[in-house]
Amino acid sequence: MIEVRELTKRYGGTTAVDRLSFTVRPGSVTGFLGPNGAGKSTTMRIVLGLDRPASGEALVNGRSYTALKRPMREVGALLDAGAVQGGRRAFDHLGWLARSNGIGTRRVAEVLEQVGLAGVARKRVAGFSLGMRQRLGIAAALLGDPGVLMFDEPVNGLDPDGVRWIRELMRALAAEGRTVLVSSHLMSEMELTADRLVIIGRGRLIADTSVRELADRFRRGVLVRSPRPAELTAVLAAAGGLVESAPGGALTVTGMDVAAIGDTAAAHGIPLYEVASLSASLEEAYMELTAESTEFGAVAR
Ligand SMILES: Nc1ncnc2c1ncn2[C@@H]1O[C@H](COP(=O)(O)OP(=O)(O)OP(=O)(O)O)[C@@H](O)[C@H]1O
Repeated sequence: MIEVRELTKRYGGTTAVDRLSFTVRPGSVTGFLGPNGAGKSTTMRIVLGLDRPASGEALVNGRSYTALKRPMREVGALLDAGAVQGGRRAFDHLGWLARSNGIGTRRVAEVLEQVGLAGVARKRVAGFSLGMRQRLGIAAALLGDPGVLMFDEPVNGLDPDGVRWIRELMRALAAEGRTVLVSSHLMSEMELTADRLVIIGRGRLIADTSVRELADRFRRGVLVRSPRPAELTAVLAAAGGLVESAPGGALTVTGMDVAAIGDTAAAHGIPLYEVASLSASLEEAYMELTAESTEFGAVAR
């Protein structure tokens, strides 16, 4: 579990993280979303003890990172895949990490296998593609078999196969009961990967929600098509729905769900040709929620 409580971090005059609180629970993938500069990386760095907050705290399994006895066995992270020294061989890089954390070298072969790099274990990292470096960074995160995992923009620059591989890995790690926090500035990516979303803008919490709740919150009513629109309008209005006419002779209904509309129409013997829930795309919901917090958004005149 990751708990962020009233976290604040300033860089000179910039407040990168502003009294931010949220909890990331085990068993699901939590997307950490926000426009560029929202404070995602800063928050993750603080969780990992790489930066100190001005106030507030970030806890992993109830403790601050610096108080963890065997940190790599509690939390693993991929922050910057480019950070590995190019001259090192993949196996040696992980072997060194394992040894300095009291982890047996047998585990190195296991994680290399898990991320699909077993065949290049003895090759120098300098010759690795971005996708291979990303996999190596993930292998390092998995080395201590930690229950908590954090990935900062893990799909950046990857090809579709790499993206799908990372997505499936995250979901598998969560299904094993681990806590998985993955940052992105793209809702389209999170929509396919995450169950829960923590959305921030300008260092502040905007939403802490499940993907489903967010979709429900931005539901735009139900589109209904019937050969007897006037009668249908009357019975739906009597049942508490707000009915408006839509292009092409259809109706949009708010205040009633699809089942209630279907039942009401059936009870009055009115045929329905179409009943469709209208929801804003999650992308639209995200744009709406973060419109005021994008760093370099277009200024409306
Ligand atoms: N070391 C630093 N020194 C000065 N300012 C910093 C530093 N690190 C981050 N910032 C500032 O803090 C704010 C939050 O940055 P952060 O990198 O945490 O955002 P982010 O959500 O991860 O963005 P991105 O998606 O662009 O990586 C930004 O305004 C950034 O310019």
